[in-house]
Amino acid sequence: MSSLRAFSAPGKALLAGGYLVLDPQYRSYVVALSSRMHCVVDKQSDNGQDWFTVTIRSAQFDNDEWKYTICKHSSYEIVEVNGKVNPFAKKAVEVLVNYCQPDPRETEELLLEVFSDPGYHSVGESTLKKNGHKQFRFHSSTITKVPKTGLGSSAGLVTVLTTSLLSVFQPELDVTSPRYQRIIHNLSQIAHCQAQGKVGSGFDVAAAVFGSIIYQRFDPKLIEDLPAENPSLYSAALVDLVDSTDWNFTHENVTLPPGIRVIMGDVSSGSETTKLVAKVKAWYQQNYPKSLDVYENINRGNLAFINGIEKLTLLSSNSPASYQETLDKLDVGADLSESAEIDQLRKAVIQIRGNLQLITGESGADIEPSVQTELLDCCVELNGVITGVVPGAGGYDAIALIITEKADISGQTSGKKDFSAVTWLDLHQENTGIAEESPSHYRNLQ
Ligand SMILES: Nc1ncnc2c1ncn2[C@@H]1O[C@H](COP(=O)(O)OP(=O)(O)OP(=O)(O)O)[C@@H](O)[C@H]1O
Ligand SMILES: C[C@@](O)(CCOP(=O)(O)O)CC(=O)O
Repeated sequence: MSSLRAFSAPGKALLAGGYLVLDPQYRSYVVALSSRMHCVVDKQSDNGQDWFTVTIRSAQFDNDEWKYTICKHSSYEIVEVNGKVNPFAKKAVEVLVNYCQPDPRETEELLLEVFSDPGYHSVGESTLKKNGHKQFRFHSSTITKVPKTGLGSSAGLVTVLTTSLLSVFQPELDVTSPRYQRIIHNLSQIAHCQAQGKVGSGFDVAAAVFGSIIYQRFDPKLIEDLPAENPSLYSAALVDLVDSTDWNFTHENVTLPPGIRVIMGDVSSGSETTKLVAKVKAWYQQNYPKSLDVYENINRGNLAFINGIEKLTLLSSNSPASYQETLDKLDVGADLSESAEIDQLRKAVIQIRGNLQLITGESGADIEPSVQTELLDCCVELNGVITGVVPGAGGYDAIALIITEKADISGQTSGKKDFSAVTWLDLHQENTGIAEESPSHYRNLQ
């Protein structure tokens, strides 16, 4: 017997709040993107044994596959049968199984097929396969060898695997229900945090579940305090943390003002967030309290950025004509120093970038390396561009520009030396977080 369901979750760009968001006191602004991670889950027949298997297949990456056997003695044991490593996949399975506590003798074999939209990875030599509904790029290398663009593939992966597995053990699951969103969020955060070595703020997982948000993190101790080394207590503590604990974090839905969109430019490199975070943390400790001043300066810039976006949205509804005039001026590259909102946004980003450049120089963490500074400085001169940042941890991940709907960035940059390193990704901001999909939309990709 076969029973299919499918889910997808968006990628993200952290437009304001990088590094500071690791501390619960600071607010950040995250946009969810149209590039999404997908999973189709299929239940196959029960094998009649006292264990069951969860197979996670990622055909786009040289037919990658991870096959976990799950058995239960005093606690759950999860083993990858071929010794293949994918910490995010394994933790998603481990956390979910400990939460749902299935009886392995009564659980069917599960197959989870993962698909990731083209934006997550550099195009390279990949082949595009499509059907009438979806299109995905197929690469000839394993997932860890394909350069990523930094859209949060691991957070999307954990979120769709968690949702898909939860739908097997709780078939009534409805991803539009706030209760289920909270459960999916909490489970995915725990799995992602454990797999990532407890480094991240969780903004990427929160965006994968809730969509575009102003995010302030939960107290990291919530996850750190789980009795991971004590299997007999782990499942109960996990259930309590997921179902009955107030995580006390902010995920306030936001949307960009009308007529404004985000575009991202891949520089075919990618960055290792964990290494950057380690360097910035070391710099922060060594330079305290001057580092606190730098953070406070960045935070003022972040808050001015968030407020500037809100003001533009207000202007669009209170004075549509003058708002349209502002967009029109942006499109022709006219002087906008008279526009208080655009001026505020641009100054906020200059303040943020200046301080991130300072940390880059002092910490050795390539947050805004000089090639990215040069690229961004060229980008902000283009018609239709409001401003641009290295999102998130920065480095060589894709850059993000905030532009007008009409701006023709490809046209203005094509064939120009200053932009030769950048490939504009085919994506846009989209507010939707976790969503249910139709399993048939993933069949017959050619
Ligand atoms: N399509 C996929 N199939 C299987 N595993 C995936 C897939 N996409 C991502 N992963 C897992 O996530 C890992 C990449 O996670 P990582 O946190 O380094 O990157 P990211 O989340 O895309 O980027 P960033 O953290 O910069 O936003 C991969 O090595 C793999 O373990
Ligand atoms: C540096 C940090 O604040 C942002 C990381 O962003 P990204 O995953 O590289 O897009 C870390 C985090 O918040 O998880």
